Amino acid sequence: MSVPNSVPNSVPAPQPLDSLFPAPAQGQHASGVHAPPPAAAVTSGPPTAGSIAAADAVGTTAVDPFLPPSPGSQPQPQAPLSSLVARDISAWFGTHQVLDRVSLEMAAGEVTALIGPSGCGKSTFLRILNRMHELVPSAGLAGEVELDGEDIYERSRKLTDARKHIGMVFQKPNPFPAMSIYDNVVAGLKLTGVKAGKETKDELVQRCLTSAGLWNEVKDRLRSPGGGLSGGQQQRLCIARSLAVRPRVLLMDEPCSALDPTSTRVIEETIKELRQEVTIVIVTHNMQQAARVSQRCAFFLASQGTPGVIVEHGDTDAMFGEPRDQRTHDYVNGRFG
Ligand SMILES: Nc1ncnc2c1ncn2[C@@H]1O[C@H](COP(=O)(O)OP(=O)(O)OP(=O)(O)O)[C@@H](O)[C@H]1O
Repeated sequence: MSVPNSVPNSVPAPQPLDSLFPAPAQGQHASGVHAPPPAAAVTSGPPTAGSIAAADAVGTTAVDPFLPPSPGSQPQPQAPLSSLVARDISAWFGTHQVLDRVSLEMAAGEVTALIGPSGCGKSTFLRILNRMHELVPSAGLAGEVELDGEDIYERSRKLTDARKHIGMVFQKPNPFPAMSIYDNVVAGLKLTGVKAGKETKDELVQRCLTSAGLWNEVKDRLRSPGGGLSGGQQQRLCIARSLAVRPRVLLMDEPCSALDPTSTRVIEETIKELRQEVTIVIVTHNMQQAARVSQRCAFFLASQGTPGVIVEHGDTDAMFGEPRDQRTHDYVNGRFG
C-alpha cells in the first residue's frame, strides 16, 4: 500500500483516509466523527439496493467468469486459492488508536479465526482487509494488505476491486427480503455489471447455493422471497450471494451470532466445505467454533486502554492445546473476556 508505508515506528500519527483514498460512492459515507458504520456494515434491518454492493463486497468492474466459454475453448481450471497478508496494521478512529502494528498471514485454503475480548479491534481489522474501514470518515490506517502479493491499497486500484475479490458476510443475515432466493444470489452479478443468460444464471445459482449448503432445502422454491427463509437459511443465502462474484477471500464477522445452535452447526459445516474453494477469515467469540472450523487462529487483546495487538497466532490445535502465552491460555479457557 503506498500510503501506509509511512507506518510510524515510534509515535504514530493518524492519517485521514479521506485524503488518501478515492471517495466511496455517494450514499456510502456517513458524516461525523463517531458516525455509525456505512449502510453496508449495519447488520440489522433490510438492506437497500445501494448497500448490497458493500455488504457482499462486490465492485463495479468485472471480468465475467460466468459466461459460457467460446466454442472450442478448453474448460477453465479451478483458480488457485488466494492468500492474504496484513503487515503492521495500525488503525484509528479520530485520535483513538484501536490497532497497533498488527501483522498476520492468512494462508490460502485455510480458515483463520480471529478471537479476543470485545473491543480489541477484531472487526476493525477484518474491515481493513477489504477496505471497508475507510468508509468511516474519522478512520485512519497504516500498514499493508496484500492479496496474492498485490497491494489492495495501491493508489491506482479501485476501492471496489478489493471488495469484489474479498467478500464479507455479516453478523445478521441481510438478504433482500422481498427478492426471490434466485434473484438474491444473482444480485451481485447485476451490480458488477455482468450480463449472463438464463442458463448461465441457473448454473450459477445452483452452484452457489450448493456451496453454501442450501440447495437441497430451496431448490423447489427458488422463486420464493429470501425473507421467508429461517435465520440460518438466510445466512447461507447471504453466503451464496457473496460467492456469486467468485471472491478469492471470504471474511465472516461473527456469522453465527444471531443463529440457534442447529443453524450454527450447519453454517460451520458449510465453512468447512467452503475452504476448498475460498480462503476464509472469521471473527468469532465462540471458542468451540474457532476450534471446530479453523486451521489457524489469532488472539487479539487490547489491555487497559491500549490499542489492540495480536498476542499469539498459529496453529489452532496448538493455540487451544498448548498456547505459548499465559493470556492466550486464560482466554481460550474462559478465564476472561
Ligand atoms: N465507527 C467507529 N467509530 C469510532 N470508534 C469505533 C468505531 N468502530 C469501532 N470503534 C472502536 O474501535 C475499537 C475496536 O472495535 P471493534 O469493533 O473492532 O472491536 P471487536 O474486537 O470487533 O469488538 P466486538 O468483539 O465487541 O465486536 C472499540 O474501542 C470501538 O469502540
